[in-house]
Amino acid sequence: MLPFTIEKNSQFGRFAVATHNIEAGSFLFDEIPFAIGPNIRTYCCCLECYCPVDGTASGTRCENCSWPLCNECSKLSEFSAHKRECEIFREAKCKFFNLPDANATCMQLDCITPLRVLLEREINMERWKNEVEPMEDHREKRINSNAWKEDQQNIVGYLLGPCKLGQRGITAELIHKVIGVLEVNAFEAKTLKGTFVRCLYPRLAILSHSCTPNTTHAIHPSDNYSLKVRATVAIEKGSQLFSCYTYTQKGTLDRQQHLMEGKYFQCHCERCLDPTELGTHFSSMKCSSCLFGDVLSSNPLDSDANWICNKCSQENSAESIKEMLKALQGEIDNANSIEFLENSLEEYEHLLNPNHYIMTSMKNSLIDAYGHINGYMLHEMPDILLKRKIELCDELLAILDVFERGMTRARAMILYELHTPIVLYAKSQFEIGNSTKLKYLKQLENAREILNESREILEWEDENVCMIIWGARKSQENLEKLIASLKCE
Ligand SMILES: C[S@@+](CC[C@H](N)C(=O)[O-])C[C@H]1O[C@@H](n2cnc3c(N)ncnc32)[C@H](O)[C@@H]1O
Repeated sequence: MLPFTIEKNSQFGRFAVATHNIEAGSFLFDEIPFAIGPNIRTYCCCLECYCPVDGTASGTRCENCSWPLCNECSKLSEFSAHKRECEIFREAKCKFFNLPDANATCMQLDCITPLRVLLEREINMERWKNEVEPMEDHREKRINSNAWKEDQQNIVGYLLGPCKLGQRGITAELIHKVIGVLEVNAFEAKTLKGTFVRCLYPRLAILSHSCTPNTTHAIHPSDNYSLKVRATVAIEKGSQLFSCYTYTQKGTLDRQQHLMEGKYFQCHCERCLDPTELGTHFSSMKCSSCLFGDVLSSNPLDSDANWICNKCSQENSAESIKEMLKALQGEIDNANSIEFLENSLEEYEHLLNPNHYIMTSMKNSLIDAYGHINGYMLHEMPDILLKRKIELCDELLAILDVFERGMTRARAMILYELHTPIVLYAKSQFEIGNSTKLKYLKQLENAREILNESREILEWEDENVCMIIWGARKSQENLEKLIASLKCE
């Protein structure tokens, strides 16, 4: 039985409410996708496995219908993902038009995922009626947009014209409904080849959005893209279940823009309404007038609202703030070394709050770099750099504890990055006589706890995609051995 009931109101449309108290980490439900297919405005990809393929005349094609397949998939005796559309294209003699150059966006593939939804509807009418038809498509907001006109020409016109879907009772209105449902509800998934597709999970899509969600989901491409949803924190009976449709590690202005452009609504969650983003100061700038105040938006839901210093009340126009952020972001987009990132962090301290999302993304890049690039591999790092990596992880975790609370993938990744420098630093300090055996053991046990927490969360992922699970398992084995041998000495 599902752990939620579906309710409806004018703010959220349909939404999910917990039927009982739910513990952090509890499994909530699983689901198989109604349809999977290429993203919109994508590169040319294989219609069976989604790896990139050459869209020009020299690329491999399906010998039945001429649409793109990779070398490997073109030799299959039977298709899975590509099977039904292949029949449609072959019967209607709809050929794929080769792209002029290999890097061109392949607009022809925009019709594939809607077509797969329409074909699944024909053989699974009950699921369509119960689960997909009630989904939000924001027709009234999309109908006057340029995207609607492009879709009309590129997808609706193509499916009803050359593909002759009208003969199957499919109408323009139905195709636009499917395009809207996909746009508003589909989730992105990583394939076994490391590329991205969009999947329609009608049950997951009932959950409303929050910028501090209380659930997480893991998609398993090696198990036909099955999905598992879990609670990341304890959820009380009667509370709403939330997923996140955007990136929690973006600032409010960017999140709002992403949600409005992609999902057609303004988020009014506690975090979005609070200019300090729940006390983190994730979007706060430093005041150039008094030099010590934080400059905050006077209305985070209005991207044109002035920004005001919380100490000296100096006002800044939204435009000047946006320009400055764009310039700083542009500088760090070109960051190519640890030295550059460390220097930029120091330089920007006068302009941005240390927790600002630009600062945080630089810290994230440093965590990724320390221990993983030449000259900075963990075994080469002196104690001072091991300590630096520990400090960066701690700072990031403090932010994630607000935005990605509890058992979340983002926390698991940082916890994983944190455990090794703790072990190496403790070992080094013990070996040079700066620490006792008891203290060393305690530090190792702390690292073990951190790693266990990380591994427990990572085990929810598909181990064929999330390779870090293997590293976490191996590390745990090694750490257990080290602790046991130390206890025996
Ligand atoms: C994936 S659907 C969620 C299910 C949808 N409410 C329904 O009835 O089918 C996304 C849409 O739900 C609404 N929605 C989801 N989260 C919301 C939120 N936090 N605030 C306002 N509307 C929200 C928006 O209309 C959004 O485009």
